[in-house]
Amino acid sequence: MKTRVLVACASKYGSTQEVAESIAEKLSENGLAVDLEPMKKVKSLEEYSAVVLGSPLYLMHWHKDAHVFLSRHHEALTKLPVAVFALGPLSDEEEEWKEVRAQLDKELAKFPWLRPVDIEVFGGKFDPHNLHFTDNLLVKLPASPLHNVPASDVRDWKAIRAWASSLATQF
Ligand SMILES: Cc1cc2nc3c(=O)[nH]c(=O)nc-3n(C[C@H](O)[C@H](O)[C@H](O)COP(=O)(O)O)c2cc1C
Repeated sequence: MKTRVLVACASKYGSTQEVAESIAEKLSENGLAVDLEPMKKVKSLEEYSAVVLGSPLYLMHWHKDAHVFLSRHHEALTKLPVAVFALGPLSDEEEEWKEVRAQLDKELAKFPWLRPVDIEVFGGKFDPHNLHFTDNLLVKLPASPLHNVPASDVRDWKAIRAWASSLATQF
């Protein structure tokens, strides 16, 4: 039977959604049948043989949809190969990347039954001029780590596509 992969993502401003689209496209190019869905729309994992989960980090936590998804599909996910990616770092600074990976590992530790076949962090996208009301208030606080941080988009499309190709060989 042909491998059917679900790429499920959570996204507030669309940057993780775009990464998920690129991963889905690459998996498809590698000969896999792929569905791309927002996590909150997924009702069942019955027809899938592998899952890719992508979520941004906000305030050191996964998007809430990722928590809901993992709790809702706990049983099915223990029987499938699952790859996980998170978006977060907004610069090329090594320290920031290490910190974001630690944030992701802490979130994953809340789901000890989940044994991802692969875990990856990708750079994120940030636009201080296009934030929802509460995020806008947050980043305006002088104590916020995002206070006065300029707009950036450090998504590395080459690395994203390479990761997707490596998953295709694992699924
Ligand atoms: C209010 C706010 C808080 C954020 N907090 C974190 C964080 O704690 N850790 C992190 O790695 N990235 C953080 N980010 C960066 C986002 O993860 C990044 O912008 C990501 O690309 C957003 O994904 P989305 O466009 O799919 O929502 C934050 C961004 C905003 C706007």
